Amino acid sequence: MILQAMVSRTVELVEGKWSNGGVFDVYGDLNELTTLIVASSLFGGTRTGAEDIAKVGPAITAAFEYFARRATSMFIGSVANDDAVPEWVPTPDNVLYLSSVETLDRIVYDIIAQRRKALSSGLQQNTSAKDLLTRLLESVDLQATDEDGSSMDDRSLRDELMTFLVAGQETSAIQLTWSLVMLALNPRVQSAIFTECTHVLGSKLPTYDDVPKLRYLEAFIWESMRLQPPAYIVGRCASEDTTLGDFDINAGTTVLVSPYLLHRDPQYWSRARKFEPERWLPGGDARTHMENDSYWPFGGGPRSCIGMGFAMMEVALVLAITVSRFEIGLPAGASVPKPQAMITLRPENESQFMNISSVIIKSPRQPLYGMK
Ligand code: HEM
Repeated sequence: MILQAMVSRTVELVEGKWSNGGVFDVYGDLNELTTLIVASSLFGGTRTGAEDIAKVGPAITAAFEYFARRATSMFIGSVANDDAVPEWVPTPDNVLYLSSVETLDRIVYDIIAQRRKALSSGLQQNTSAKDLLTRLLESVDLQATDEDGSSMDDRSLRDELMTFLVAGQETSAIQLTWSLVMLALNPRVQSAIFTECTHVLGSKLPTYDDVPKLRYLEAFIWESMRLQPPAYIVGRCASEDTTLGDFDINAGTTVLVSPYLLHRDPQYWSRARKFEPERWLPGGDARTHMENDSYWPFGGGPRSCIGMGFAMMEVALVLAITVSRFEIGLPAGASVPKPQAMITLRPENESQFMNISSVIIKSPRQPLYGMK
């Protein structure tokens, strides 16, 4: 069900809005796409209105921007700082943030209510089509209880779903956007991926079994994530007093690790600033970095990204379909897109002069899949 959602939603975008080529705000479009995909796997069995889904991406973006502003503002202080202006004070920022959370809450609570009703009236999803919400509800009904013996309430369900929604939507959209930028900046690489996709897929849509055969595409994704990791900072809180190199760290201190800096450090990486997907191919030296912790796009240790497999599959499928269909370039006169460090590392805001989210999807290469 998840793979089917990834493919069919991508085809809708590629053969719909993008079909005739042009300049697009790809960051916006990919945000919508990844929202649809992650929503399908979380609660795809519920009839979620298109209007509601369209509100999810912007609400998440607004909430992330809010946290980034709070975390970086000298005046307000850090989110964890006791001096921070409390959320209930009706500053414009707080009002926008609270209304975004309210939007997300309304959508998620509605879906939980609908699903509880459907399950209690005997409507079941077949096993292969079960989304995460059904699995959570069924595990609750069958055996799962909290340590104190109580079953999972709507608030806990909402928290689980919201974590996946927020963690899985924007990161993937950003990764896809940077991938398109990297393709635009590296025509030789783009052409190699196109050739590989043509060879492996012919004119059919990619399946689960095709993805491992797209070796160069995978190498390209790892390399894009090396130079532009969507999660450019990962935090850890010291549970006890410890030392780190020359530093004493007290219990309760938050330590920030930056995959962005780590991935560009010449101490660990040869030709650190060069974009070279080939380093990830057999014979290249990059894969050792996954073992020695100098490559952290999905974090590390027991709290590393639980959605890594999902994300790698999603990014590979979306790119395979897109590259098979279009040639990607920057709009005429556009300068090289710059990263904007918010909670995630996304392309600069589209309201700024250079809309770096726009990538020309030009000269459709071939109508695929019998859709056009
Ligand atoms: C390219 C896309 C993605 C990137 C770059 C990414 C990156 C990350 C990173 C760096 C972390 C923190 C890990 C740590 O602290 O060590 C994380 C956590 C998490 N991610 Fe992802 N992620 C992506 C996609 C997804 C997707 C698609 C999902 C779900 C469908 C997801 C679900 C989660 C969850 C639930 C956590 C929290 C895990 C925990 O705290 O135990 N992520 N992700």
